[in-house]
Amino acid sequence: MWKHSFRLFRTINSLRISPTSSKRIRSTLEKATFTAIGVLLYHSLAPSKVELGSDYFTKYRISKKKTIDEDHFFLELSPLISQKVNLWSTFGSSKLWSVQIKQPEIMVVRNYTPLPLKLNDDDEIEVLKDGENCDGRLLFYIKQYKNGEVARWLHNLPVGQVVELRGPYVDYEFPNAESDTKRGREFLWKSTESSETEKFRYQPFDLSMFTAGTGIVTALQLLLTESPFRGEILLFHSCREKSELGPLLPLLKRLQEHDRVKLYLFESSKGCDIRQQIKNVKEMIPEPSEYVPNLPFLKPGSDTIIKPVLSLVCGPDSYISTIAGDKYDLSQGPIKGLLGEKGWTNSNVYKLS
Ligand SMILES: Cc1cc2nc3c(=O)[nH]c(=O)nc-3n(C[C@H](O)[C@H](O)[C@H](O)COP(=O)(O)OP(=O)(O)OC[C@H]3O[C@@H](n4cnc5c(N)ncnc54)[C@H](O)[C@@H]3O)c2cc1C
Repeated sequence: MWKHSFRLFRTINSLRISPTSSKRIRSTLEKATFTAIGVLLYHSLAPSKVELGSDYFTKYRISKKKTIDEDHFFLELSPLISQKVNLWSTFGSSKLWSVQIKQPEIMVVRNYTPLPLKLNDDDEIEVLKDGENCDGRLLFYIKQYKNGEVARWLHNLPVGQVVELRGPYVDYEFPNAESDTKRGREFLWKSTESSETEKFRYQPFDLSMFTAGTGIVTALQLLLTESPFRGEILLFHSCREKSELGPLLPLLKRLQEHDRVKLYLFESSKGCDIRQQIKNVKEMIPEPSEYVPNLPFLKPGSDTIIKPVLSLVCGPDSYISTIAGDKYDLSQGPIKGLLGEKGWTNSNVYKLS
């Protein structure tokens, strides 16, 4: 760009015209040059083009990959230009969000849900602390499918390869979440035995979440992020075997020890499949509780039973159908399945993809 403007100045200086018209032309050309430089600077440096946005793609480099098993891996993407906006501080747990990664050869995008984690120098997982943004580096837990297009392509790309991202996209927004006290999560990096007594302004509400496979990222984003979800999460997670969670499993256990989550794990390889124990699982699922907005905070520890007011379901289509009935592309479809039988409805169930 600078080379370009310098050449333009040289052209102005080399023009041979009468002194008055030369002065006018020179001034006009100089103005045009400065305007051009301004426009170029705006487009190359304006935050909207550097910072991740949902209307255009931003370049990231694959900075790390960590294999969990032959299907699952962590992918770390670092922006070519460091990001000023800390999305973990911006969203906290008030919104579930994802980004889209572009596969340029077939021109398709797929959504992936970043986790507030980083891989340290020993390739171990660490939770990002409050305010920590790692210049916008993002970590994903991904499953590649044998015949799938994008995750398999991502898995095969070498470290250093540039890929394009856009987003963030809000996949679910929680009511009234911002106006309350921030919840701590130091136990995730400090070895404290028990949680401090927590106090909030309003009574937090509980959630039930039903996830399968990589759908677990939705629960983990809420549980691990800065200012994590304030209620307790009853989490029913289905997977082939728990080892596919890699280092995410010890994190889930730690969250359970600190009463952030109550985890029911269904490992199909061990014969533990929700579809084969519908009656038992139905008994484990509570009926929906009523949400009372802005109810003052009750005495700490006065109620230890999880009373979910909302159910989120995330997994493959057939899983969603078993838990909550079919989802039709953009429409939620009626609530059937296990949740339907327990009295849950479209007013308190949301099917994520
Ligand atoms: C909001 C959101 C967040 C997400 N977050 C994550 C995340 O964090 N991690 C993650 O791993 N995934 C995530 N996903 C899923 C992700 O977007 C992709 O859908 C997933 O990676 C599969 O894409 P793919 O292109 O690799 O496979 P696809 O090509 O879409 O194939 C997916 C499945 O369909 C099968 N299939 C493909 N073609 C055919 C065919 N012709 N006939 C029959 N079956 C076929 C494949 O074998 C595979 O089982 C998220 C999705 C959404 C909507």
